[in-house]
Amino acid sequence: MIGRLNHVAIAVGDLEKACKLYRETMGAKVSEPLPQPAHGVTVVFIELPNTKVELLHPLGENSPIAKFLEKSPDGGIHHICYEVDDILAARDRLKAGGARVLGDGNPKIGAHGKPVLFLHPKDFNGTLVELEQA
Ligand SMILES: CC[C@@H](C(=O)O)C(=O)SCCNC(=O)CCNC(=O)[C@H](O)C(C)(C)COP(=O)(O)OP(=O)(O)OC[C@H]1O[C@@H](n2cnc3c(N)ncnc32)[C@H](O)[C@@H]1OP(=O)(O)O
Ligand SMILES: [Co+2]
Repeated sequence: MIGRLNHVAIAVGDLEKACKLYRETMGAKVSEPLPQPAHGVTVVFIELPNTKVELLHPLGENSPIAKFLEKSPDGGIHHICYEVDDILAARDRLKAGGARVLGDGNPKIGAHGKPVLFLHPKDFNGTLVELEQA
């Protein structure tokens, strides 16, 4: 069921500084910041040859990454995203296996224009998992 690694997301407190680090020091291709109000984050994409890194910065008052950054002000790996061929079938299979799907359980359109869902980190070895429809 689980497919390609779509991205690894890193929450950052200082987006400009993190972009500069990846663009100038690491020599990566770094996008412009893209506000995602439906997700409470601003996202920057870093294109790698085999996958992507997403830099996340809180947007608005109820950002889902606010508490994470309070606990880790220097930032840190926030989630990993796997592609699945059929997100509703994947959701139902994971739920049947006891995993908790976050939010209202229905996919939202993510930063890449495709449906996404999140799974509780306590059910995946302490790692927040995002699923994206391939
Ligand atoms: C840009 C759009 C999209 C894309 O297309 O790529 C995105 O990536 S959007 C990214 C941001 N959106 C989300 O993260 C949505 C899903 N997240 C949530 O619903 C919540 O953040 C959460 C995972 C339920 C956490 O809620 P929160 O209120 O922040 O914290 P809690 O206190 O309830 O946490 C409970 C427990 O879990 C631990 N935790 C929290 N976040 C993480 C994490 N990212 N990785 C690992 N563990 C995490 C937290 O430390 C608590 O543990 P204990 O202290 O042991 O209880
Ligand atoms: Co993501």
